[in-house]
Amino acid sequence: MNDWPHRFETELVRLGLQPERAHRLSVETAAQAGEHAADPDHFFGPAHLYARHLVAELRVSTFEEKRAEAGRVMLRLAGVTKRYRRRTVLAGVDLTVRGGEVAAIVGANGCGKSTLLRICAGLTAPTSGTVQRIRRVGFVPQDGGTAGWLTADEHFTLFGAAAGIAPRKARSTGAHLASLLAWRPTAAQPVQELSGGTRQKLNLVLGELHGPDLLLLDEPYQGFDQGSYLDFWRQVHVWRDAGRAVVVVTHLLHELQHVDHVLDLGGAA
Ligand SMILES: Nc1ncnc2c1ncn2[C@@H]1O[C@H](COP(=O)(O)OP(=O)(O)OP(=O)(O)O)[C@@H](O)[C@H]1O
Repeated sequence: MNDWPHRFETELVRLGLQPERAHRLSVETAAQAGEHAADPDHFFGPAHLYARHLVAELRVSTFEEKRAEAGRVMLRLAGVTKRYRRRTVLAGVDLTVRGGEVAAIVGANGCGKSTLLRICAGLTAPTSGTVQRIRRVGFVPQDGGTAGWLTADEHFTLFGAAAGIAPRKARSTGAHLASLLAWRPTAAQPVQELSGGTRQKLNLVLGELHGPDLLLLDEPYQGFDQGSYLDFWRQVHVWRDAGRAVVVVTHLLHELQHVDHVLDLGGAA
């Protein structure tokens, strides 16, 4: 019989969780793997490592830490303008996003949403105006960003190394974050063999791997099926509740009721 739930629960208690809470989490986690007809060991990885990830996440989400983080300005744009030759793409954009807030950037095709997100990330310089951001930023581009001949694990190792994370830790963190999007990376499978939606999940995991305080996401759910799309928004709310700031470029206006700020860039530039 699979004793993963028991080992998971024991580790949660050893890490300081109340036995009732540990038991409830163990039942819920096993049920989540069951929904995907997967063995928890394969779906979440070793019980003790997954327990550590979960406890770390719960700690970040504790009320006191949330209160300390919420309210801190993570991103501030003032009078940001961008011109390409004589063409003005962005004119005097202001935006302030604090910890514990989600901002959506909306507008017609070509109005400058991706340009603005790149300016937020520091990848494109504004023509005028100021940009202030905290140091730990995660950026998820609209497409690309991955190397087709590398596996998901190799991406975790590579991106982890760039952020000073040891290979083993980078791989287990990557597997954990992937599981939150109901994805279990297959060892030895190059990324070029993944579906478009799954590659986008990899992009999201890579943007989040180093635990950034500010997440900048450019339509990150393209190619997601309905379940993955819901998992994505659930994850956005987990980040928000943990005191992080999220800026998401989106065309899907029905999600705007779930965000704190909407920056409408209007028609095409
Ligand atoms: N490096 C560049 N040089 C010149 N023009 C550019 C450059 N990057 C973007 N543009 C132009 O700036 C405008 C805004 O582009 P951007 O990609 O930011 O729009 P968008 O709102 O994200 O569009 P979409 O909704 O289609 O993704 C477009 O007209 C685009 O052609």
